[in-house]
Amino acid sequence: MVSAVDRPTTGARATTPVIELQDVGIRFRRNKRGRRNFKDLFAGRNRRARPGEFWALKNVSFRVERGEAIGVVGRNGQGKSTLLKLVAGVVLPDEGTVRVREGVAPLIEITGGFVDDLTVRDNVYLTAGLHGMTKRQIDDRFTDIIDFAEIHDFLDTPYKHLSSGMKVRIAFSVISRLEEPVILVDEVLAVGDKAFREKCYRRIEELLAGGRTLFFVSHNEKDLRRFCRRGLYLDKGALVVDGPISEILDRYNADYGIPPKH
Ligand SMILES: Nc1ncnc2c1ncn2[C@@H]1O[C@H](COP(=O)(O)OP(=O)(O)OP(=O)(O)O)[C@@H](O)[C@H]1O
Repeated sequence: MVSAVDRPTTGARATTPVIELQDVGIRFRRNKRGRRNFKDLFAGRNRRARPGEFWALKNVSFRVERGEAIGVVGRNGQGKSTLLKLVAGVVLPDEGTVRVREGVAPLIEITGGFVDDLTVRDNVYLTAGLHGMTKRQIDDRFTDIIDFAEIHDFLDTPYKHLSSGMKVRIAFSVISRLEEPVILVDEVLAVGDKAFREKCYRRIEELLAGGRTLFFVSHNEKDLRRFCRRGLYLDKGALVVDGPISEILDRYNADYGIPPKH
């Protein structure tokens, strides 16, 4: 999935996009556990829909250049997290193509991909190791990671025994210390307390200043405007508008904003 970014010498597009989705569709089943059975894997893309199936995303196409910060906007259940999971490679599309040309650091679920029964310490080594860091590199950053998360007393506690806020602290701390050029942040930060959230937001600003690419899902307008210049507005599984974040928020508010009091 990871390869060098080509640099064309001429033309309107200065770079090959870091992320490129073309006509992407993904369907889920409402009434069953799991998405597909083994037979479905060989049934091809044109198999008929089963009862209860619906398209969580359909005909979604966009390109993202390196260093862009993109806010993903939409009501609950409109496919925002699913979009991030597609970019992270955690789920595969049923239609279309997802190309991600650089490594991805995802903070898309409260667990951050951490293993419940492992201690905080072991989870830090496991997650950072899976993202290509050597033991030596992790040793060097370990104190920083724990200092940022402020969970010194819980290094040998199984991850499952941390509070929700503490889980997010350590997950963000690790994810934001990875070298991956693309960062995905779902709404999980909302669980952190105010002071910690602000610390995370400053860290995100530093990462953006360093040229990282960001996908940021939030229901908070102020936060979206703070980080993102571009927005994607998802509604009923479709990408309704792709444009400057202020236009996206205006359109979203016009469609679903709180009506004025009479
Ligand atoms: N693994 C799955 N199996 C079945 N349905 C799923 C699965 N994952 C997501 N869905 C459904 O897909 C739709 C989109 O979900 P998604 O989590 O992407 O929405 P969202 O926009 O992130 O919502 P929210 O703002 O509430 O977090 C929802 O109807 C959800 O119930």
